[in-house]
Amino acid sequence: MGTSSSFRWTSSDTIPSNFILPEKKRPHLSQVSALSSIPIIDLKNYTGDGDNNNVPDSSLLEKISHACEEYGFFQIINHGIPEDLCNKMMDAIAKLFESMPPEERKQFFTTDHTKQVKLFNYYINNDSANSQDKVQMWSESFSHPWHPIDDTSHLLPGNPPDYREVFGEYAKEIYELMNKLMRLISQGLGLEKDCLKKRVGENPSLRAQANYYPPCPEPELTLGLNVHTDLNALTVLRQSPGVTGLQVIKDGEWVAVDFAPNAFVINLGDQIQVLSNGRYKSVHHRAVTNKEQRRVTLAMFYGPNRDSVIGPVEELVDEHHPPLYRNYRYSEFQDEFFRQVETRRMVKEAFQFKK
Ligand SMILES: O=C(O)CCC(=O)C(=O)O
Ligand SMILES: [Fe+2]
Repeated sequence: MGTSSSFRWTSSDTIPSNFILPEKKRPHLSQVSALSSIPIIDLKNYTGDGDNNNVPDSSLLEKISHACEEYGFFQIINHGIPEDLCNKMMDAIAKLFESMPPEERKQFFTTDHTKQVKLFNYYINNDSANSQDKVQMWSESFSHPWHPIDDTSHLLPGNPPDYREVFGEYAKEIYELMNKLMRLISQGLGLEKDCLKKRVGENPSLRAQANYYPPCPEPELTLGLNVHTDLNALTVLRQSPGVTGLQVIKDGEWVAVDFAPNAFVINLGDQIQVLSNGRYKSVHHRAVTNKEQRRVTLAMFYGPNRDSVIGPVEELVDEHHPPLYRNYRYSEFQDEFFRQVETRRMVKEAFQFKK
């Protein structure tokens, strides 16, 4: 493999063979349910509940709890983060992928997953018995650490300059939002509002992943991102205005996440599923491509650090709800994740007690 991306956005009306998935891994777009999407939750009357003891509106907690149990996903609106800032962030990401100078591209492009800052492509195994071939996903991703206070801008590319500038501001806002969401999710489980945050631990691991999906002439033959669950605790995803592509599994069927103006898509990662002893779900999802418009997304991940010990919260375990998972150090979980990379990942299952 070369040192820079081999991905050439094609202008032809067919896709190169290295992007073509075996039949059973294709998206089968006509089978995606058009009838439902994920819940949209309005945070308009929620003040954040930071330092006081106000309990949020019970109907808000019910909605959050229902979404977390049934979907593992929801969208939020009226979250207080300025739309203008989010649009600037999405524009900077598009520019980053579209006009990164070749020498910078070379500097960041890697196949080494341990790199802190990396531009990379996803691949999945082809599954054909006699082949080691991998199929490339129709996307490119750029991943790096983030922090609400510490300046991480020196790690980021200098082009476009607004990526560094806007990202710092965006990261602060997202951290506040994540704190609110972690409180709501804890309270939704009937726990103290700080419980989940404490369990995820001090010095959480914070990573950002920008995804770029160019228009694709044959969306039925490929995927933007393969089926996966997020291994962290909580993900806050922003998508470029008006372009859909994210799909989640609900009752065994693929459901498309509708575009909602100025909304964030929130999803629970594997660690919340384990901490909640299986009550809240980390749900399989994927990104599909479309013929007309490029799509840009930014996933902000919040998870434990490698030393945090994760396991079902004791208050959620009783004789009717025996612990489903053993306690583990998050480093074990990450190592298992990387062992399973490029396959359909079953990471948390490796920490599950046998029935
Ligand atoms: O781009 C999307 O819609 C999904 C991104 C995602 O699932 C991820 O980065 O983990
Ligand atoms: Fe994801």
